[in-house]
Amino acid sequence: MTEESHRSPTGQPGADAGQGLWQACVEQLAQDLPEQQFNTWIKPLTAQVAEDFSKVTVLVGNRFKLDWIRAQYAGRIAALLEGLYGQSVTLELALAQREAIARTYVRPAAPEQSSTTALSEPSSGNNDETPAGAFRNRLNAALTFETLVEGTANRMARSAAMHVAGMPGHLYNPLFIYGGVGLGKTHLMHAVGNRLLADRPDAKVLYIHAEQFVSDVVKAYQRRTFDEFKERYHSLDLLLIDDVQFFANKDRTQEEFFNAFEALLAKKSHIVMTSDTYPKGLANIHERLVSRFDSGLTVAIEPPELEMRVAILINKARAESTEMPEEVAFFVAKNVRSNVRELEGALRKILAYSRFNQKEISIQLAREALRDLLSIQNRQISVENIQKTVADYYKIKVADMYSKKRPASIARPRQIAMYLAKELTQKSLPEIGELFGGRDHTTVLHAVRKISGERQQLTELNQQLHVLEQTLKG
Ligand SMILES: Nc1ncnc2c1ncn2[C@@H]1O[C@H](COP(=O)(O)OP(=O)(O)OP(=O)(O)O)[C@@H](O)[C@H]1O
Repeated sequence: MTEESHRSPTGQPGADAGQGLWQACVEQLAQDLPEQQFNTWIKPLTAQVAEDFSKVTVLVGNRFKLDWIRAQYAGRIAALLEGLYGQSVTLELALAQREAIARTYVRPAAPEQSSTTALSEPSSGNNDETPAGAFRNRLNAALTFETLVEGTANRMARSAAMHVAGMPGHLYNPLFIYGGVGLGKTHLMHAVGNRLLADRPDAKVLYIHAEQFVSDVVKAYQRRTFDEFKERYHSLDLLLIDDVQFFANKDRTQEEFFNAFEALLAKKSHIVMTSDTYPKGLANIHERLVSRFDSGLTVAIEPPELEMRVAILINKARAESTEMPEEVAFFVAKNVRSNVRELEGALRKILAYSRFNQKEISIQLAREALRDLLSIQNRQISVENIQKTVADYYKIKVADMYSKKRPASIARPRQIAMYLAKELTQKSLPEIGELFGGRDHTTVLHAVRKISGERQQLTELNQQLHVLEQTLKG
């Protein structure tokens, strides 16, 4: 295919390690990107890795995809490869056709002009474009009670959820689970749905994120299909609805949800909800809905304690067919404290690093694999420092970080600073809100979600954030 497709003479580092590097990169992208994006754009890719790892040639199915990947993902892929390899890697994109024409260097130079070949649509095998009907219950079969580690932090929530799964429509209806990001709320919900379906395969179960519900309401409104909408939601046996704080300020949605809620409870169907705060802490949601939310059982999930973090790491490594020595799990658990999603990220880095370097997992290896993360903690980046750096970068006044001014030229850098404060410090959402002129934690959460979502789409923003992060980490 290309002239760089070397064979390793004596296996140093060799084709397998080269593919290991690419695999590690793909695995990281699988975690970082929304599933649909990953399946559509990244999964079909293959790569050739030069023997000395200096160059990775990613092969793409057609011209359209090549342009898209170059624009949307190439910078990120290159950065990941460099992060994993620890040295500069040149990334090339090439068509996966015999001629391998139109190679495009994306690093270090700016993207070249694409060739003049006519654009073609991506091949039709994009699963993500399958009609919504194909994902009827939207449950992830991997998220079960069996894969959820129990600890003090989630014991109450877990046992209430198991109770609901075993006897829906009885006690604890609705079940309202709240807690910070990445603590296993979504996992628990899916576990309820999966357990119920295992016992009663004919049960009508739906998992839905609150934002999707909002968009279903909007669609029903535009297309005047409220009958179908009602038929769909009011006929469920179990409704699992995630992150209901997203209903804030959406009056029409709240009304429809209220109707669905009443209909479901009347026919003894069960409702499980999650949120980032307890019902009375929800902002801009109608009182009658808030009191309904609180009318069953409300339970919190807390950040996992040390022993639980150790158990989670060991279990997750085992699920990847790897034994993580307890002392290493302890080292990681001591250093990664905030939530389970971050623990998973740390574990992934360690596994990738160990595979790629073909070394046993040890504390030393974990320290190397997590060097960025550990240095962040050691340097103790402060919110004030972030505000100052971001204000300088976007040429606004530091005082605008606390002000109530709303023009986009100010509001956006402020959101970026909030996002970085969440990412780079151990501060909670309310604490960050307080440091940004006494803003509500939901404002901070909104900013964090917005910027992290946009970061995956907008190359320019991603680069700016990268620069800011590097500056702050020193
Ligand atoms: N107790 C646990 N045992 C095993 N895995 C867990 C546990 N808690 C969380 N996880 C895993 O951590 C990741 C994050 O959990 P989840 O998505 O459920 O968090 P969340 O509380 O819904 O967060 P968010 O509010 O950000 O959506 C998932 O991959 C989940 O499987």
